[in-house]
Amino acid sequence: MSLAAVAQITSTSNILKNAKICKDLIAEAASKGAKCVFFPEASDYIAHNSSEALELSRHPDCSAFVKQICAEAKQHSIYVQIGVHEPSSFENKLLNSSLLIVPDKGIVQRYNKAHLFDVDIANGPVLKESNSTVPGNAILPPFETPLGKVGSAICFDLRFPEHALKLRNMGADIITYPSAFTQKTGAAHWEVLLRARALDAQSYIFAAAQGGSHNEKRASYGHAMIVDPWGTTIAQYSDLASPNGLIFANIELNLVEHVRKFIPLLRRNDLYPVI
Ligand SMILES: O=C(O)CNC(=O)[C@H](CS)NC(=O)CCC(=O)C(=O)O
Repeated sequence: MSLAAVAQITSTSNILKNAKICKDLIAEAASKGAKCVFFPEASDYIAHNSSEALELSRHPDCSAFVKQICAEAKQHSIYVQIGVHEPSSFENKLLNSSLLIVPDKGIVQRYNKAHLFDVDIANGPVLKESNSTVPGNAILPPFETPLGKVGSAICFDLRFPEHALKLRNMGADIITYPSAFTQKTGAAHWEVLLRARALDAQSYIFAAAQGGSHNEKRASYGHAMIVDPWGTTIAQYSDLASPNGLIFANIELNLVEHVRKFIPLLRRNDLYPVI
């Protein structure tokens, strides 16, 4: 049994302030005995517009933000997963990435968001992530951590059960959805999607979240969550808490094994494709 910490933060376009918030939470997670701490999508910054987002992006190998996070992870001997923007090989386009940082090794995995959020909702948000971002082209093998094998997805990937099933089939015990959900879609869909993915994949789900107001034009739903493989929400960030903080849960890999044994989900691949 090991302790996991999942963060909720309110990133702005001030990278240094965002780094300070994350570093303080890394220190707090470690001091409370967590083995790994998980941060949301776009922890490095949430920009006012896509040109500012492009301007602020740095390759992880030369990002002051990432350097500080790696140093803090090392100092406190704690694994860190964190969402950042990185430049892509396409002109004027970013990658939306989730980095896995191991205390003594630095960045060991960089997952790039595969499904981009292009929506136009009546009386709701209009967001075209593909204006500024290119999609990633790979689902990466789950990475061994002190909590179990962690499979990476990001935010809007949550709406694609195939992605979660693929990660489970690749060996994931835990699937992570670092997110910045909109308030409208979050209120309607966030918890039910996370619990559904836990049940589909019979895995723990960690959903670190951006919450609150980033700037005058943009706010996120928050409600960072940890769901167990039985579909129970075992931790959820409270709206009443401060803008930046942590939720914790003890992770028991036995539960993953038991749920998969109690309810075997044997596929009918004569009726639909293997994922
Ligand atoms: O813009 C950045 O810098 C970081 N990226 C995001 O916040 C992304 C793209 S706009 N947000 C989502 O995917 C929300 C998904 C969502 O809300 C849903 O599926 O309902």
